[in-house]
Amino acid sequence: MELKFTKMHGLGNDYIYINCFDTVIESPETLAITLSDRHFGIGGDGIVLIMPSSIADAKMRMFNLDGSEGKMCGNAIRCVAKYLYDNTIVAKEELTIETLSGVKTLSLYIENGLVEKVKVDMGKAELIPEKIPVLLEGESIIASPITVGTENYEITCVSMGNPHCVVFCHDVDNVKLSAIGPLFEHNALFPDRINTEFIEVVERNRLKMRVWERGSGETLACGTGACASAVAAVLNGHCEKNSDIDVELLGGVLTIHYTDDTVFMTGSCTKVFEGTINI
Ligand SMILES: N[C@H](CCC[C@H](N)C(=O)O)C(=O)O
Repeated sequence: MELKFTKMHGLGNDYIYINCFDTVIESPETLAITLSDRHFGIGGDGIVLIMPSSIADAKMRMFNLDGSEGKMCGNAIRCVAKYLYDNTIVAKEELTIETLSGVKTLSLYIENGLVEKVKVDMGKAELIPEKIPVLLEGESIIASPITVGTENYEITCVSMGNPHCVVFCHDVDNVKLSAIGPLFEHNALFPDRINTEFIEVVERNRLKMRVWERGSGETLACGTGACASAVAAVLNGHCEKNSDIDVELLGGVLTIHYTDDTVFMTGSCTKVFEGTINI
């Protein structure tokens, strides 16, 4: 079977996008593993299915490179909006996309008829206190102590529809992520596994972040992770609520705006190439 695909990325967090308005993918889990392989496949952090929806302009399902399904993906949803608008499937500058974490609303920034940047209403952030005793002191959360491997860390766990463990550190460039990332991902505290973000506070309202993603390993960017990190930074007193927080990732910068009602994420979305592959 010849399969058409579009390769896109959000700040280097790259996925293989498949238009499923007229195509049914029988086993997306297996396909994600096959197509994501950077030597024997197309190469990517996973795949994204763009599907019709009865409650939104379209539906997104995303699968990590290990075949596990993510309930939300911030970088991918911006690219899905780009795909829908640029291919005149949805001719609107504000559209909705159904995900496993609810329907999200997106505002498109268009240049020369193509979507260059998208602002996403990511919905409310939720603390994951049932896993980690969250210590409250006045208005701020004191990150909770945890030992992983042989090291002690202070973590704040936040859900953006998918789970994140935010770890504050002083020198994020030198975190041995390939060694410590899997110890967090597969930690007994997180039976569904977890996405782990290591955050360095550069200045008030500017963070530097690296991420070990559940199901994909280290990626160049993580949209939901950047949101979770900004929320954790506000709760721990490092950043201001109701103002722009720039999160510097390996692949570029995402701007997060955390309010009492929701979290907004703004960032670019890029099409690399289209192709067909026999599966
Ligand atoms: N690995 C994540 C899904 C992808 C999230 C990330 N790529 C983003 O941009 O939000 C999970 O299993 O929850």
